[in-house]
Amino acid sequence: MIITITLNPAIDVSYQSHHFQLNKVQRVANGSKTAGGKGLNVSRVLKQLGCEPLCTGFLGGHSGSWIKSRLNQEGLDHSFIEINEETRTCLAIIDNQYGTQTELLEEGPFITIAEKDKFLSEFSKMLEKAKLITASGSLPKGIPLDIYSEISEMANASNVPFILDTSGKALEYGIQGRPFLIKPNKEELCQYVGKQELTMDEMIDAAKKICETGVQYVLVSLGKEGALLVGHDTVLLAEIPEIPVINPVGSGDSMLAGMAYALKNQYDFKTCLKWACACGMSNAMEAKTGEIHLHKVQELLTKIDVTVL
Ligand SMILES: Nc1ncnc2c1ncn2[C@@H]1O[C@H](COP(=O)(O)OP(=O)(O)O)[C@@H](O)[C@H]1O
Ligand SMILES: O=P(O)(O)OC[C@H]1O[C@](O)(COP(=O)(O)O)[C@@H](O)[C@@H]1O
Repeated sequence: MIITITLNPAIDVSYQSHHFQLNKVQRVANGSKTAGGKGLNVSRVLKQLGCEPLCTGFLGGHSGSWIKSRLNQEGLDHSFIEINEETRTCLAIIDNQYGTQTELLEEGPFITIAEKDKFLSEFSKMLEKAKLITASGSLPKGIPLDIYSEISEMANASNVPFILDTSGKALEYGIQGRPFLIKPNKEELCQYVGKQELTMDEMIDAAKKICETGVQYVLVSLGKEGALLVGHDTVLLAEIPEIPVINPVGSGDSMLAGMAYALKNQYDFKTCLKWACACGMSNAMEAKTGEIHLHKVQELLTKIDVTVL
């Protein structure tokens, strides 16, 4: 079973706006509302790929109940720790005319030490059934910065591959627990190395340095430019065709789901990278966050070129 961890879930609200302008009143069609936060997008896409993930993390208040009822409707298995405070809402405004994507991500609720300890204790029980674990997203308040490192060490001790998609300090600390794979996008990798920009060679160097610390693979997602997969003795570049983009929010999560699915099926790394890109692309072609279509993924797989660098 794949376990997906979302420590900071969110109700994701996404609006399509034309000529989005600051400081103006704008009327829009009703937004699409999904059970989100990166890990829940990963879970939804895994389900669309035919997997039965178990979703865990923290949920609270009315938003938490709404998310649970959505997960039930979608047939997603879940086991969340109930918290005192309210689960957050995140907002995305997509303007396909201007080609902009504006996101307002709430920081999320406060998690008490008792709630955190309960999560770790439940997680250690779930670990016994896990074949692969993904953890995605920011940390809610009160959670120690090294929690992903602790989770990774627990997974490593049980020989279960751990995949991490986070940013900033949570990534910096998380890497110390030696996850099997991390998925920064280019901006997150730049932030990690403290640079404004990175060339392709510099990205490969940065990823290799991360691998020297004990991480086995670094998957760098590059939006419409495709992706890089770097390991100790592997550098693969995926080049992708142009596609009609509707809503790219959640493409990173869909990519992670594609990678987890392909790894679980023990595909070779070139094929894994293709599945990861195809799922990210398929999501970008839909209005809903964290939605793919298998027939489109299969068609996209034939159009992605992977080269060994
Ligand atoms: N505009 C786009 N055109 C084509 N593919 C895209 C686009 N945006 C995302 N993707 C696909 O989704 C993957 C992840 O997207 P990316 O934007 O890099 O991640 P994140 O959402 O984490 O920033 C990319 O590697 C690519 O395969
Ligand atoms: O946990 P974070 O880092 O605050 O991010 C949460 C947001 O990220 C998203 O999952 C989108 O992420 P990606 O576009 O990187 O896949 C939103 O759905 C969500 O609201």
